Amino acid sequence: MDLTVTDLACARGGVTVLSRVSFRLGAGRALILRGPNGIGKTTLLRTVAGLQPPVAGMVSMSPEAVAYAAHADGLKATLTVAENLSFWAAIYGTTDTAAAMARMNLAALADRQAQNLSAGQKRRLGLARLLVTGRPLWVLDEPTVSLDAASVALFGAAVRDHLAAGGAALMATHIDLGLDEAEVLDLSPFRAEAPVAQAEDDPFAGVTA
Ligand SMILES: Nc1ncnc2c1ncn2[C@@H]1O[C@H](COP(=O)(O)OP(=O)(O)OP(=O)(O)O)[C@@H](O)[C@H]1O
Repeated sequence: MDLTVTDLACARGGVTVLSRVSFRLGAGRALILRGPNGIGKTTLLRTVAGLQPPVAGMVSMSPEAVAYAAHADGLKATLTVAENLSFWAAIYGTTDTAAAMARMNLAALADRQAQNLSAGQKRRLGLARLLVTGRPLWVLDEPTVSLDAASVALFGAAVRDHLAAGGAALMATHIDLGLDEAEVLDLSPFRAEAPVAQAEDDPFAGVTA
């Protein structure tokens, strides 16, 4: 497990928001992205996860090695908690859904349909999905939204176990997960320059006196 990001530029809605981002993330390590709202944390995470191509630069790991948890939990509303986990486990070719359920304190809710879970319970189920992926790099976008303090601690412990098992985590979070292994990368210096007007938008482009 070794993620190397080199001179990465990434865009949202056709506008480059970050450029020349480089970092390395090895086994057992976590990296927390920081920066003001709108700087491009989600955009960078999506690019590392392979959900959108980079504008420039390189991401060393294949998307096949990444488990991505976005703002949306991606639950199947009419499937139960246990069925949701079995569904994902089948997709990722793993089997241990019981351990994932226990880890995120979902065992008592195993037979409840996802649509009938509270917001925090849905979040716990969305995060339990990470545990059945068997993938080494967790890419997490504000994973603690809707979680109470006890659930934040539960998830922090799950991330620590993942790191201890040789995994790694790249995340945007404003909440302290209590990870001693975590480093912080402030994205502010990597804000892309304001986009240059395209020639077709400029009536005087190419006009010389
Ligand atoms: N679909 C879109 N089309 C155009 N611009 C977008 C789109 N989605 C996001 N943006 C813009 O891209 C920029 C980066 O957004 P992004 O969501 O990556 O920031 P962020 O750092 O994760 O923000 P936050 O901390 O608020 O979650 C923002 O200025 C945002 O307004």
